[in-house]
Amino acid sequence: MKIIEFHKPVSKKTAIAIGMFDGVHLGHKALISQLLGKSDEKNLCPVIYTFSNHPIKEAKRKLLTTLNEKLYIFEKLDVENIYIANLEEDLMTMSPEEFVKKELVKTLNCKLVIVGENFRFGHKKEGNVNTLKELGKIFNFEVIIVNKVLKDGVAVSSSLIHDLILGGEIEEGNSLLGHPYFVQGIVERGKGLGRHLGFPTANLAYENGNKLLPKNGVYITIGNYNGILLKGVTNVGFNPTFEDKKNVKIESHFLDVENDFYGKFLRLYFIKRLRDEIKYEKVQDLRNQVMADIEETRKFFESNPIESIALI
Ligand SMILES: Cc1cc2nc3c(=O)[nH]c(=O)nc-3n(C[C@H](O)[C@H](O)[C@H](O)COP(=O)(O)O)c2cc1C
Ligand SMILES: Nc1ncnc2c1ncn2[C@@H]1O[C@H](COP(=O)(O)OP(=O)(O)OP(=O)(O)O)[C@@H](O)[C@H]1O
Repeated sequence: MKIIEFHKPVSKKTAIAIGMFDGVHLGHKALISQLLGKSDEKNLCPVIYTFSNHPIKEAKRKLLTTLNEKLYIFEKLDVENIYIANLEEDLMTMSPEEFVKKELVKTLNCKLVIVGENFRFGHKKEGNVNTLKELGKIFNFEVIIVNKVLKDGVAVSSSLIHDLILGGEIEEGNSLLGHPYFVQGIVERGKGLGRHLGFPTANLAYENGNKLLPKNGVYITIGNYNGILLKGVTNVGFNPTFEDKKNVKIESHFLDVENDFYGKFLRLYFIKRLRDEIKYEKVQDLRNQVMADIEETRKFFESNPIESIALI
């Protein structure tokens, strides 16, 4: 996969899909699949046009994917070229026509643009799919509009998935994403209490303060460490039995592994929510509950073998 630098002109004729692509959900995937299919058919170079940051939405809500996570998903979907525009520059004040002329035509040599029916662009989102079609006639590129992907009659959207994951409805969120929600980062050292209690844990230092974490609680998870899949049970929360921390911690116990993951990169997929996080009076009660969580997780993976669960 190649990252095309912002402003760097492309000489090949391109097909472009544009958007924030937060989460890279089923709607985005439909768009990407059209992008790849049509580029092949028309002998164009497929490019995803996305943004490095999201000043407006960032203020409103947390993001489903960091830029690195998005790039990982694009790579998995076999997208060859990603153009990352910086929204802080004059991009935000460009009119729809300026954006098309400067970015799509002059810089990216575009012959085909693929967007969803709700696509808006340019200063104050003045442009829509009709504006884009009109500009296509002037600047000689084709426009394909992809119908909204619906699930149970509702349009799949990043904000809907955000609310589901924030509410702990991980399975519903995952079904709209088309892959399990994940968090990635480096495993850091905890206090070692878990090991002492009989369940060693890997503490994940996740990538970005603006990343949405699933609602506090205990989840069945799958760890991907260097391509090796690990059966996990994970607590997202403050560990109230021991401390009332301000920062949310992500702590996983992986079944049937002895490895030390400190300092290693780990991607953690959230599969199923088991329960809320509980403040226990006695440490022994916490220990018993975690042992029960581990048993429940073991049973889950007996009926749902890890290899049968589609990840990304
Ligand atoms: C599966 C699992 C469930 C947990 N559930 C709770 C809980 O309900 N309440 C709580 O205070 N801590 C919970 N924890 C967090 C433990 O308190 C924490 O892992 C332990 O204190 C070890 O912390 P350390 O890695 O910093 O040593 C849970 C941890 C795991 C792995
Ligand atoms: N459910 C969907 N079905 C088809 N295309 C979609 C869907 N949701 C978004 N798209 C399209 O995907 C591209 C990227 O969307 P982007 O993430 O920028 O904005 P969006 O429409 O606000 O999506 P969301 O509401 O999910 O955040 C756009 O062209 C958009 O129209």
